[in-house]
Parts: sequence; structure tokens; C-alpha cells
Amino acid sequence: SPVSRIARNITKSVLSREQMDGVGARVYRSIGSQALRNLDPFLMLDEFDVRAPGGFPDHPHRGFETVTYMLEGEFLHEDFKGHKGRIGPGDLQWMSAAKGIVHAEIPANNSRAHGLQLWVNLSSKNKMSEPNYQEFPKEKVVEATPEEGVTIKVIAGESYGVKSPVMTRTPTMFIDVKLKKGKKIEQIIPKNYAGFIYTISGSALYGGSKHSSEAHHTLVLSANEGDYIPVESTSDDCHFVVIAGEPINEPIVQHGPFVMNTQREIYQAFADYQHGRNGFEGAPEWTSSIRD
Ligand SMILES: Nc1ccc(F)c(C(=O)c2c[nH]c3ncc(Cl)cc23)c1F
Ligand SMILES: [Fe+3]
Repeated sequence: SPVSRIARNITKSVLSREQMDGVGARVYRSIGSQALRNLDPFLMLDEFDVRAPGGFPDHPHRGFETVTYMLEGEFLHEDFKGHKGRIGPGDLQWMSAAKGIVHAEIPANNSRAHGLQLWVNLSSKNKMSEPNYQEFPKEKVVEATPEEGVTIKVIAGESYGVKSPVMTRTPTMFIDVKLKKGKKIEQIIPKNYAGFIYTISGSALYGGSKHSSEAHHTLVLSANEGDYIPVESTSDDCHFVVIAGEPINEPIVQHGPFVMNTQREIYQAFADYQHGRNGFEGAPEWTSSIRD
């Protein structure tokens, strides 16, 4: 369908301050901070910058998906079913925790791991599905290059005719954009999607109203009928992500790594995790081995 030529604007701009999370892990928290509780269907976006021995040792997830996209450095990950691997620069792990995953995520060999982790909520009908991994090494992450000085990695959804192979249970688009100074893109955003931009480095003018922003800012997109977002770079190292998704519009009850629809389901998640039931089989006895 033709672009309606109405641009989305920026309705809110929030600077992320560094905070500590996990074990000695620095994160710039975007979505999920006090100022940006939830942007349905998104629960959290962290720009993590972790040096060993920091990291995210053994912890559970239920009811949502974690998307880990590495910018620099390397993570090791291992879960309680023996699924393990590495996530290096440019690699993508789209993990649907759904009914239950227990895993550890730590920087490989005393290196620094710098990247993004997005938490995408699942609708009630998908929350207790089987866990699932979609993992793409850097060379399998599809890229759109509409012109010289414009590089778009298509993590999910579509950009300039390039479609990501990632299957998104909650319809989501996620692109990683690098622009040389003066370069401009117009990214189509499905009308009913809620979305935001997270700036990683450099500066640019965002949206129809040309909102200028530096790094570590979350720029929330207007929900108006506009179906594209224009961005014009004002620096050679302009680097940001555009993330948008279809709102789920269901109640959210979150306690740390459990995100369900009712308090009772949260009690159930804690009990299942403690007693190793309903998807958390083996959890009480498991410890990761990647730390050693
Ligand atoms: N407090 C708390 C509670 C529950 C969690 F799951 C986590 C957690 O694992 C993470 C939170 N930000 C992250 N960025 C990157 C990576 Cl690899 C992991 C995380 C956490 F920190
Ligand atoms: Fe995790």
C-alpha cells in the first residue's frame, strides 16, 4: 500500500542514565525505566555494557521473549536444557522463553560485551507455549543498503523491501540503522504499531518535526495515523535502532523475570520454578557451567 506521506513525530524523549543490574553489569535502561514503564508490547530495552566477571548468572524467564543483539564483544549463554552457545558482534538471539527458560548470559573470556536486550511480551495464548530459539550469526542477519552511507540491519520485520526471516509471535519490527552525515531514511511503520527509537551514538533529526537527539535517548513515536518515520543524520557516526510492534492490550502483571496476566499466574510461576514443574522441570537442580 502506498505510504500515506504522513510522518510520525516524537512525543517523548528520555535520556537513559547508567544503572547496575545483574552481577556488576552496567545497563542504560530505556523501556522499563521509571519514565518509560511499558510501551505495549515491549517490557524492557537495555543497552548493556558488561565486563567480566560481571554478567547475568542463572535466572528464569516466563511469559515473554528476550531479543539479544550484540554490538561489540561476545556473550556465552547456556540454559537448563543444555542449549548453549556464543553471541558475538552482530549476532542475534531471539529467545521465546514462553512457559519457562532458566539460563545464564555472561561475557566470554574476560571480554566486554556491549549490546541490546529487548523484552517482547507474549499474548496470553502464547505465554505457556514451548520455549523456542531463533539464532542468527552476523552473516545471516539480512541487510538493506538503499544508498551509499546508509546501512540497515533488518532484525525483524521489513525495511526497503528486505524482510527478516525471524518469526515474531507478537508482530514486531526491529532495525539497526547506521547513517553517514547528511544521509536520510524513511522507514515505513505499520499504522497500528506502537514504537520508539533508541539512539546509540552520533546525532540526527528524527520524525516529521525533526527532533534532534544525541546518544542513549529513547524517542517515543506518536500514535497518529502516520505510517513512516523520517530520520536525517547530522553526524558521521549516527547509529540508532527503530523498534515497533502491535500492542497486545492485555493486563500485565510482572515480577522480575515473570510476566503474566494475573497475580495468581505469578504465584504459579514462582511455585513452578521452585518445584520444577510446568516447564521448569529440572530448574531446582540446575546450575550453569559456563561461569567456570
Ligand atoms: N535484575 C534482573 C532480573 C531479571 C533478569 F532477567 C535480568 C536480566 O537477565 C537482564 C536484564 N537486562 C539484561 N540485559 C542483558 C542481558 Cl544478557 C540480561 C539482562 C535482570 F538483570
Ligand atoms: Fe535472561
